[in-house]
Amino acid sequence: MSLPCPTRTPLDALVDAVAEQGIGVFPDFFSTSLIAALRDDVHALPQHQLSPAGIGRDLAHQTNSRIRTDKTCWIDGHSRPQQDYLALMAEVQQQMNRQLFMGLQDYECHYAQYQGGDFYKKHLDAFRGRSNRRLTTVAYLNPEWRAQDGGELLVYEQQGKHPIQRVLPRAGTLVCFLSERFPHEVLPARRTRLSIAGWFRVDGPLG
Ligand SMILES: O=C(O)CCC(=O)C(=O)O
Ligand SMILES: [Fe+2]
Repeated sequence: MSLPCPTRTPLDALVDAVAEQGIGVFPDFFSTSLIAALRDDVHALPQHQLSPAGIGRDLAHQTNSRIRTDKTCWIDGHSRPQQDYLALMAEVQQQMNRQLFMGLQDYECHYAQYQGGDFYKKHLDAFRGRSNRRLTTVAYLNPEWRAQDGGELLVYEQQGKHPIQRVLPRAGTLVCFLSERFPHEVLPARRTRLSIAGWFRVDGPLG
């Protein structure tokens, strides 16, 4: 029997979930104040900076509104909330590397805005041997999200028909999973749905 260890932090719980299941879902990973600041940060963006999201690798980057209809804006750390978010992800990266030897070298992330009706069909974030993305993070910024608002993230096993996780995009929740392992989709949202999707990468000839 293993007893809970009082010195394990929320970050350690995240590392354990990735080590044991390949995926972790943490409803209160982020503080209310950071989430509120990030939400204000998105709202302060000029609308033209949110552009139709693309699919595929960088060189074959294209938009395909049959697959996804959200709008995105890359996070570059130009504001305090972005810096705070990136600092937290740097800690995640450090712990994944220390405890699981994942060799993560880099993190890229963007805001994503789904308007009512927007969706992202079932996909993998990375195909084995064809991408440098190793670990996906999704952080949600939506207070008071109800089941009837839709926009659930459904996560599947490789050949699975039934989701192993259904996640409402509620403020403060972090989802983290191995990018090559879990197909997932975003069901149509019925109101504006804000998130930050991010990927830890390894260096190499691909990507
Ligand atoms: O927003 C989500 O729940 C997931 C988004 C996603 O799958 C992606 O951007 O690759
Ligand atoms: Fe994805």
